[in-house]
Amino acid sequence: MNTKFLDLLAQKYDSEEKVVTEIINLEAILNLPKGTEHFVSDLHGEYQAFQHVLRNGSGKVKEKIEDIFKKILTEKEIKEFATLVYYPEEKLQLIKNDFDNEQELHHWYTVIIERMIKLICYASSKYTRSKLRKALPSQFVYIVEELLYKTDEFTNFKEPYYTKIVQQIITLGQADKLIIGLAYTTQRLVVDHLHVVGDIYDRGPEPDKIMEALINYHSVDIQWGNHDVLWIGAFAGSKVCLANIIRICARYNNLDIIEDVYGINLRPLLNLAEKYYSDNPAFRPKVQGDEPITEEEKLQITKIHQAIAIIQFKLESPIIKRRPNFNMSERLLLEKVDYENNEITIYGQTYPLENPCFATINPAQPDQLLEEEQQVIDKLLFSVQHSEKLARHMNFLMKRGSLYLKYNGNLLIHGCIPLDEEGNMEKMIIKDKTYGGRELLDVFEHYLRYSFAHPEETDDLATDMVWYLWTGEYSSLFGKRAMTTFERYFIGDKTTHKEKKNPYYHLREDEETCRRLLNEFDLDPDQGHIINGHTPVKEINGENPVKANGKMIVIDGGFSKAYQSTTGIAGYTLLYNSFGMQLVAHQHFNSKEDVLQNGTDVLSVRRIVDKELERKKVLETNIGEDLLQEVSMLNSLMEYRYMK
Ligand SMILES: O=P(O)(O)OC[C@H]1O[C@](O)(COP(=O)(O)O)[C@@H](O)[C@@H]1O
Ligand SMILES: [Mn+2]
Repeated sequence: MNTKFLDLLAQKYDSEEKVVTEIINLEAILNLPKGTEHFVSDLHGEYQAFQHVLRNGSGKVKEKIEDIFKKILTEKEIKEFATLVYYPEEKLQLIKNDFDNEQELHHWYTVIIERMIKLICYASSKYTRSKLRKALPSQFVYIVEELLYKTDEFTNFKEPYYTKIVQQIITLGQADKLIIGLAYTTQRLVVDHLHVVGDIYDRGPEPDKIMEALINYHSVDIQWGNHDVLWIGAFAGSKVCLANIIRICARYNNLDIIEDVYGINLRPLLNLAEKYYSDNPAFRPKVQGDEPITEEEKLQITKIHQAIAIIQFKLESPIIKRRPNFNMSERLLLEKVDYENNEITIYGQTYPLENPCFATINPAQPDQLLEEEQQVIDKLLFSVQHSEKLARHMNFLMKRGSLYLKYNGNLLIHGCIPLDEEGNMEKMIIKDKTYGGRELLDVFEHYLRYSFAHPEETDDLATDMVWYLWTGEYSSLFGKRAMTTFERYFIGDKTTHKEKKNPYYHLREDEETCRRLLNEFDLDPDQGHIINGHTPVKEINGENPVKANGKMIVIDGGFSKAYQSTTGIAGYTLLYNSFGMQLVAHQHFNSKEDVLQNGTDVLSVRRIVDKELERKKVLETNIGEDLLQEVSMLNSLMEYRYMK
């Protein structure tokens, strides 16, 4: 090994003892059971429901509480305790309201602190002390360690000492802070690492809060979804992606995200909308039952929705024309409209157009933007690229995200690996080179990163490619022949609305196909699984999220309220700990208030996907590989410096 490198390393480990200690420490960690991975997907802005799943660790928190306290607590007490761990601030307030004298409250504090310490002791049993220390509330590390490491057999005489510590905490008014801190420690210990398998953005109201939660989370990676890439594209300079995000926000009555959350000025767009558009049933916002909205607001959004949709359709044409390899000429829809007769001819069929709104379209040159439209989209882009908050969120998506991820032997990917009917990798020509399978995904990611690094370029191949990832036939995130947005707005015949899925979505039921795909990514098909999001699993129709003899797991979270009636549940999450994999099905999440008041935890049904024959150790994980390398370097240092 390079001696310069070893000299550098020796600066950090500058004594024999330090090297030895670290080697022993790492070797010990390698032999601990692997940490718990938690997989979620398709969050679609549903921050409250996501928070709940995160806080209860898809049922893991309650499971641990039951393991320890099942025999001594009633079901109601267990529920109360679990709720306290999920939402400590709010639950504490509610509980405290029920006490009318100080003494009783103090007694309750004593009992609860003891229970929490036991829970943490149990939840941290597979981690090193140093890892636990990092998870403890910083201001109480010393005190909690004292409480944790009391070993009952030998320290009976110490009992008064511990009781005294707890009493002091209570009398000094620190009990609430400690309980809150311990609750968060528990949440953190129960899940070691989080994977978000795509689609944080769109449809739901609070994607920004999800982003903040992820930024503050102790360990997370993200596999981009098509909706995430749409937002990245807008920030990276793609005007058509930008038009799409605003259109979707208008459609789902979420323009607040654009205006209030990210500070993007919609006034120029509104002015344009007011000038050219009026009410139109096809463009009214989808409003959830309890959302407050006036008729006037609805009308305004309906107009904005039309204005931005038409800008979007106009912006699509030049891209389709300058990128013949996208193979999208059939989507030059504005050119296929007969504006006099209000008809469109697509795929050889003519359909009447309903709810048309083509006031800004010149039939001779339908994709030409009016000067005003051009100005609107330019201003919007300027505003988007200068939003500090959006910049922070998009940078995080880039830093922690990728198109796919190989992790602990599994392949995580939001959508698909485009295949033909025979199961061969579909090929796409980009700049005269043909790509398929893993290479195609790598080249997609290369362009996306290039586009993000060059936000000033708006019409180059990289920027167009980001839009292709949103809507292209061979995009691993979309995976359908075409997106029929135009048809859904303007054509009554529902057969035109259907989006034909890539053969991947039925071939993935087949074990051999999944094994080949794992091979394509250099993963061991005997050990690995493919984990997908993106397509809601319709449990209602008996669809099974575990496919291909367990090689394929589809966990579309179904967090999106808009989709729950078609899935029949509120989606799946996956847990992977040292004992194996478990799929958790979630019931509809009502509200945090409901959990706080009634302890109605979302019912979670477990299904064992895979059971390890032997408990899996850190040694066999991605982190284990890194640690092994570190051990090997430290061994070299040991020989070079101290064993000559
Ligand atoms: O439900 P909406 O808003 O019409 O959106 C439908 C569009 O969303 C998509 O389903 C993509 O979103 P998902 O990634 O959430 O499936 C498109 O295939 C489809 O055109
Ligand atoms: Mn998706």
